[in-house]
Amino acid sequence: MTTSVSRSSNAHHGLAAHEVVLLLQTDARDGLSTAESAARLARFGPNSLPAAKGAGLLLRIVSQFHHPLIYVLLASTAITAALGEYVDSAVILGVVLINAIVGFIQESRAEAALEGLRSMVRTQAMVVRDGRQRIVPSEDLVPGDLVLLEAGDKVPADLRLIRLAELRVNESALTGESVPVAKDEVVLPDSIPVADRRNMAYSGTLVTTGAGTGIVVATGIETELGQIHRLVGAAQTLATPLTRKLAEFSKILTVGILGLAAATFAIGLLRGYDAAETFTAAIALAVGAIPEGLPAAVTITLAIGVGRMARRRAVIRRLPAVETLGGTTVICTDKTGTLTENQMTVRAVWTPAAGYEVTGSGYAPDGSLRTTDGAPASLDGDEALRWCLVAGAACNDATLTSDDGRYGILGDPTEGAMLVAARKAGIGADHVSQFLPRTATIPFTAERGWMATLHRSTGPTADTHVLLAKGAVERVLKLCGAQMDADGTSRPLDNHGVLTAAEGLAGRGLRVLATAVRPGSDEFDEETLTGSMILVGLQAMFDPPRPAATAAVAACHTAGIAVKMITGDHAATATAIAEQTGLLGRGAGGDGAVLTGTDLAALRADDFPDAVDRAVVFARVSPEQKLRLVEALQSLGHVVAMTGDGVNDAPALRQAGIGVAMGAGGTEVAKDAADMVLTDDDFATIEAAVEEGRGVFDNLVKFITWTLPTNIAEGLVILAAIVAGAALPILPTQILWINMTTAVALGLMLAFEPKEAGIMTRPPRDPGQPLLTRALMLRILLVSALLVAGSWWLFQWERSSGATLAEARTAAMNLFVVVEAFYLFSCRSLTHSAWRIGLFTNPWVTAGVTVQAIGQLAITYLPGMNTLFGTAPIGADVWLRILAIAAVASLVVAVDKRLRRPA
Ligand SMILES: Nc1ncnc2c1ncn2[C@@H]1O[C@H](COP(=O)(O)OP(=O)(O)OP(=O)(O)O)[C@@H](O)[C@H]1O
Repeated sequence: MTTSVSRSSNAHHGLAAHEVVLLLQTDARDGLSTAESAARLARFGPNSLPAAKGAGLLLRIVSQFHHPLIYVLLASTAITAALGEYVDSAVILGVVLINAIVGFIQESRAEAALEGLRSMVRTQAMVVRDGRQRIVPSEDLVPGDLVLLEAGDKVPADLRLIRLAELRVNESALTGESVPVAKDEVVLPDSIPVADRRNMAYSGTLVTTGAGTGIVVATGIETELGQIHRLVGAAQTLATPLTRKLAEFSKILTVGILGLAAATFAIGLLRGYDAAETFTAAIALAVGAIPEGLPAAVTITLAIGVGRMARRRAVIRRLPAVETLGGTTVICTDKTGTLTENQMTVRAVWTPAAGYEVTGSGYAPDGSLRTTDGAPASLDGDEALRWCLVAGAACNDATLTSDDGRYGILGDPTEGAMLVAARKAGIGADHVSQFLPRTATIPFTAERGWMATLHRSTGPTADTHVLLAKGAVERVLKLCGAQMDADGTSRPLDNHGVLTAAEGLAGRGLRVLATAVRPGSDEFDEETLTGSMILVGLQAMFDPPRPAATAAVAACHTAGIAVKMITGDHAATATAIAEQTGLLGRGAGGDGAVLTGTDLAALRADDFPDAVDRAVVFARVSPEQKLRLVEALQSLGHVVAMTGDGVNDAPALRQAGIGVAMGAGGTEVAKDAADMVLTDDDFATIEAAVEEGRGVFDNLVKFITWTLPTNIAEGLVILAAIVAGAALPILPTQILWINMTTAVALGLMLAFEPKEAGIMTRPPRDPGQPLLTRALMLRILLVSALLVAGSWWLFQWERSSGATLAEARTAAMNLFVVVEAFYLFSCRSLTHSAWRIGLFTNPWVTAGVTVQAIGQLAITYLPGMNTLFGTAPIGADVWLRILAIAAVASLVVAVDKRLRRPA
């Protein structure tokens, strides 16, 4: 039956909607059947893009050779071969090849890790199949599926739109144009074909407002996005500000070192040395001084950090975020769902006549309404109470679900809570749909602050209309001109009385919503509502703080990170929750100020940043103000992490150093704009990610501090030999051996270093601070000097005690490696001694040192290796001297560390 259905078409926009329905053999109301969708899935394959193959295998291998250092090495291979030094030439070429292979494998693994992470943030789509709405993974969509879109969704496939309401789509993913495109009103079945594709919604674009329904016309690689993907190969960049800075640094370094090598060559020639030998020395200098392992080590350290964060439920979407996270100075967080569970339960109801308490917890409708003196509440005794509960239940899009007696909700928890409260008083959803069928809706938006619905009231005598509204208290009060008494009559609104009652409830940490009704009229537009409604009551709901949030907030404070709450909720509710979670009160930073959106709007531009910096709670804040808050904090030099879940939060998320979106509760638009997605929506996860970020940054600094002394010392030893006119203490091939093997077997192990104990008790890194502090720079120079002096002295000692050139060089080469291995243990902590953190607490380091030791024995004692690398076996006494020098060097480093340790 599906023979005429194809997976792709770029002509559907030119067809009328009913033609598309026919062509794709689907149903514009009931969608496909489950069996048919399964058959099509088997036939067309999943709706996903093939994993990025990047630039193609060959090109990626070739690109490993595209590096100034490799050019130098390749040139050396050619020249040494021309000079007849075939063994040296082969070794250098071998090293180049091994380096390329290692680089290629590492890069592929890092890319695969990032690719894998992306699948953790899966997108879902709302489809109609068998006439029923259901949520399916976007990969399962097939041509012909009927997909429902709403604001915040990412369009999951190419859709021919058949029904829509004010749908606007941001197509910047496809066109680069960031202004949302309005989609035409196209109604089944008599739509007019539209030539300019405004009746299409394309995969990967984002719905910013409105809603719509469309039929899938293309999936996977056949979508417009897929076509682009096919063209450009969707390369995921592994570059971050740090790797870019390092790449630039190593380019400048390479040029500088080449200059120095040329000068060395010139000095040698002027002094009349053998040209071939001098050339070899110049190459040794170049090869030794360039830190070739650095870029790969940085990428790998970052990739390992990404993996660690994912295990703690923070998925990094952009690699630079790993780096930035460690430097976070301010976290701006939502309240609902992040600091709290987003598990709402109505605890109290207030009407103009009386106050009520609601018993029971969670979404189970077990519980009842009681008056303040404990008597059961009677709906007949208070008409306002009845209407308050009816408005809560009917002006509502959530549904209560029950699975084996376990209750849950589908939809917004705030609305779920109101459904449950009504049920506890005997007002069920079926009751509402039977007696008050809904005819129109003005949906809730954060800007509007309320929601209204129009209902037909099917009374015993005649049908009338009832308008119901619910929302933020101040906003609903604006709609009201009167309030309802217990007997159902209305009297003038007591604005002050209602606000005082709301304050009282909010002060208990409850989220308060007002409810209002207007009987008898079917006029339903936003303007005419104002002042025409009757306030019937308030419902106040409790949302328990997350158990881990309080500890996480305290940990942030100890780590010198300010935590600010930004919420759309009432100031009193926000303040109470801030107190319960430790944002406000003892140990908290700032002066504890609470600012509302209105306060922010009234601030002078000059005062804005400082006021924002001092305040801790921002209540009734609009999404636009979130953006201003981020900008203000950044103008003071802060590194800001900001959470958001709505469509309108996207600009703030993009602006923030770290935009954090919610995996479970957030919209696709927010996730798309974010650098990091929390799979559990929990504040504690942000704190964990910051902690990991600090760990990653530390490990990068540790690697750099470890690797640079070797390079500097190798360069200096060669330079000294040429200037002094002495024999080279180490040969270029030996230098290559040291650099390549130690970077992989020793240095990389630092990427696995666990976080240090005090990582969250020190203040955040100053964003302007250079990578290496003065103390670390001095340590690097100190170790370099120790290496130069030690190897020079050892080489001369061996020579003077009768060793051959090869033996003396083997001694010097081994000294470099042994000192590096000892120094590796010191670099495991930048401030504490190796003993203090426990010598063998990182098994990777222990294993790496063992592997390196075997390698050193091989290069020293295996005849084949001796020929290749110009080495020779050495005696036990030489090893003793090597170990003694390494021990002395370690002692000097330990003393330096102790003396410089911050008090
Ligand atoms: N479904 C709804 N219908 C009507 N009004 C609502 C609804 N949900 C929330 N409100 C009202 O709007 C106010 C702001 O809600 P909103 O959902 O924008 O808060 P929020 O910004 O998500 O909270 P937070 O930032 O703490 O997560 C609430 O205090 C409530 O009074």
